[in-house]
Formats: sequence, structure tokens, C-alpha cells
Amino acid sequence: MKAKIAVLAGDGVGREVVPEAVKVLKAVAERHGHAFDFVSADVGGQAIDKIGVPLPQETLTLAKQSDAVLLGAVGGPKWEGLDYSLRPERALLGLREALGLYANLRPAKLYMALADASTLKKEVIEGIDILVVRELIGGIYFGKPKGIEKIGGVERGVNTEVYTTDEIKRIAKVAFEAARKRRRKVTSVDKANVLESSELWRRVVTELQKGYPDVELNHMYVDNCAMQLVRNPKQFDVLLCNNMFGDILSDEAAMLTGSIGMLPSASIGAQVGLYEPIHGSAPDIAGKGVANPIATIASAAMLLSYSFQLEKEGAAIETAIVRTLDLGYRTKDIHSAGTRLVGTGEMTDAIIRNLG
Ligand SMILES: NC(=O)C1=CN([C@@H]2O[C@H](COP(=O)(O)OP(=O)(O)OC[C@H]3O[C@@H](n4cnc5c(N)ncnc54)[C@H](O)[C@@H]3O)[C@@H](O)[C@H]2O)C=CC1
Ligand SMILES: CC(C)CC(=O)C(=O)O
Ligand SMILES: [Mg+2]
Repeated sequence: MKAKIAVLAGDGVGREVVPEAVKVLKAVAERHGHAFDFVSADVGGQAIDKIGVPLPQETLTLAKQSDAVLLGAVGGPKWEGLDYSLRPERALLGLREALGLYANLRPAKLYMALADASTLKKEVIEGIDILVVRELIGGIYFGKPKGIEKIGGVERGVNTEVYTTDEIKRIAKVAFEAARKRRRKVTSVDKANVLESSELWRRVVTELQKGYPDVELNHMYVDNCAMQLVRNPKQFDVLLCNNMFGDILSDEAAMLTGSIGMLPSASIGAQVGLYEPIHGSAPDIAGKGVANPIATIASAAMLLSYSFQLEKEGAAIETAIVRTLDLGYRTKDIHSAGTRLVGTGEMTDAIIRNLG
């Protein structure tokens, strides 16, 4: 197939891991006879430095006119003092909103080769396979009013959690449909004992489940869920979350798999899908060539499966990751005694060699 992929590396380790995932996509294209046209554009802090805004119009236009978007990460200490409306992170929220990407899928699966590397007991994490379905363009990250205001000499920071019935329904539908292809269990996460937005969330999800009698539904408060993820993660199949709870719980779920550098994501909902690792720009390790590229390479695999229906090619990348880990290759974040410590590029090269 022929397709155009927008490549938005962004900031920090985004600039290191995205080129690696592009290398893998090129290797897959060569092996399977596809023609992918990669077009790069500026986003985040790097776009602020170059153009003065985090999400330049030409980047947005490119994303809208592409068949899929591969993104790294945005943000970093350099831009932290900026007004919120100008910060790199706004680019990401703006892009997700403009592309209508209301569903963020974050699979947290344990690669068996990493079971010993985890800080959790092997019997707790063995076999975990969780899909976090996170609402991505609503909730407290977008709700109005928002801002910092001064009333009578006193400053107030304001954010608002808002969800409409339709917004809840469409993300819950994604979770139920996904569960049907998995172990048929949805855990809906909320804080319905305190928040009205969660009360509505719980009511709408409960109602929608009546159309999915083959899928088991349970509700869990987010504080309990955070604890249960560490106590007994195997109880979870699909975790349905609002924007903020999904953001937080997916970072937690990442650690069950060994590292945040392992977790990919697909953001879908309209024509153009966006694929990115769940981690940020990792300023503490950026520029050192040690970042784990697997989350981004696995995001590229999701891109092939979700946006191009190239399931076989996506699976080939997944298998190559498994083989590479089985052979003992490890970046610093997943390194343990007796395994082979490699950098970002060496890990990618090994994955490409294992593409078969
Ligand atoms: N999607 C995005 O673009 C995101 C951007 N951010 C931004 O990134 C910046 C840093 O945020 P943090 O809270 O530090 O989160 P982070 O996810 O960038 O880093 C958290 C920790 O995980 C490690 N880590 C992250 N990716 C890794 C990888 N591929 N391999 C090995 N280790 C990795 C980092 O070294 C750090 O110790 C901030 O400006 C934040 O706003 C944060 C999260 C997501
Ligand atoms: C800008 C943030 C909302 C990004 C983030 O932490 C995420 O999407 O996981
Ligand atoms: Mg996050």
C-alpha cells in the first residue's frame, strides 16, 4: 500500500525514539512491498523555538492531510515558565482535539522475558494483559472555566471536569467493543462517591452495558483501582477511564510491564489516527542515547494495524520485539543482571534484524 505518515518527533527523547520507529517502519515497508511517505513537521517546544507557537498551522494541516501521525513527546524544563496557552503540552492537546481523537488505547502487556526484571513479584505480574481505554478530548484537561484568576488580591487556579452523556457513551462503546475481542470484562474507573461528573459517568456506562450482555461490567473508585493495579493486576481486562484517571493509571500500569519505555498508544476516533509512546520527553535522559525505543516502535506497530489494517505487518513488529527481548537485549530502564545492555539505536537494530 501507499500511505503518508506525518512524523512529529517533538522534544527530548521524542527526537531520539521517533527516528528509530521510522527506521522500523521503513524496514517493514521494504520487506512487505509498501510505500510509506514520511513527512516531518515541528511540534512542541521545538516548534516554539523555531516558529513561536507549539502547534504551527502547517503541522496541523499536515496531520489532517496524512493517513496517520507518529508522535514522540513534547515539553521540557526549558518551556516550563511559559504561559499555559503557549506551553508545548498545549500542542498535544490541540492536536488530539483538532483530529477528534477521543479514544486513547494503551495496552499494558507483560513480555515474559521481563518478568524477572520487575520490582513486583513474578506471580503477581505474570500474564498481565490490560487495555486502558482513556477518554482523550474531554474532562478536566479541556473543561471550562479554566485559568488562573485574581479576585480581591487572591489568586485562584481553576479547572473544570465536564462530561456529557454523549462523550461518555462514545468512549464506553469503544471499551465494550474492545472487551468483546478480549476477555469480555470492563472495569469502569470513577470517583462517583465524590464527583457528579463521575456519577453521570457510572450511570451512562451502566445503561450502555445493557447492549453488551456478554461483557461483564464492574465499577471501581480510582483510588482503589490504583491500589488494585499493584495488588492484583490480573483481575483487569479493559480499564475504562476518563482523561485524567487514564493518564495516571496508564503510567502506573506501565510499571507492571517493567518500564514506561515499553508502553505504546493509539489515539483514534475520526479519520486520522495518532500513535505515540505513553511517556513524555524524559529530560533526565534526553540526548544520552539510552532511551528505550520499544514504546514508540510498538506504537508504530499499532499504527500499521489500526490505521492501515496491516495486521500481519504490525504483528511482525510485535514478534520482533519479543524475540529481541528473549535474546537478552535491554536498554537501561529494563536492564537486569545477565542481560545485554544496549542503547536506543542498538535496540532498534536488533529489532529490525529480528523482523524475519
Ligand atoms: N505525550 C507527551 O508528550 C508527554 C509529555 N510530557 C512532558 O514531558 C516532560 C517530562 O515529564 P515527566 O513527568 O518527567 O515524564 P516522562 O514520561 O518524560 O519521564 C518519567 C520518567 O520515565 C523515564 N522515561 C520516560 N521515557 C522513557 C524511555 N523511553 N526510556 C527510558 N526511560 C524513560 C524518564 O527518564 C523519567 O525518569 C514534561 O514537560 C511533561 O509535560 C509528559 C508526559 C507525556
Ligand atoms: C500533556 C499530557 C496530557 C500528556 C500526557 O501525560 C499523556 O497524554 O499521557
Ligand atoms: Mg501521561
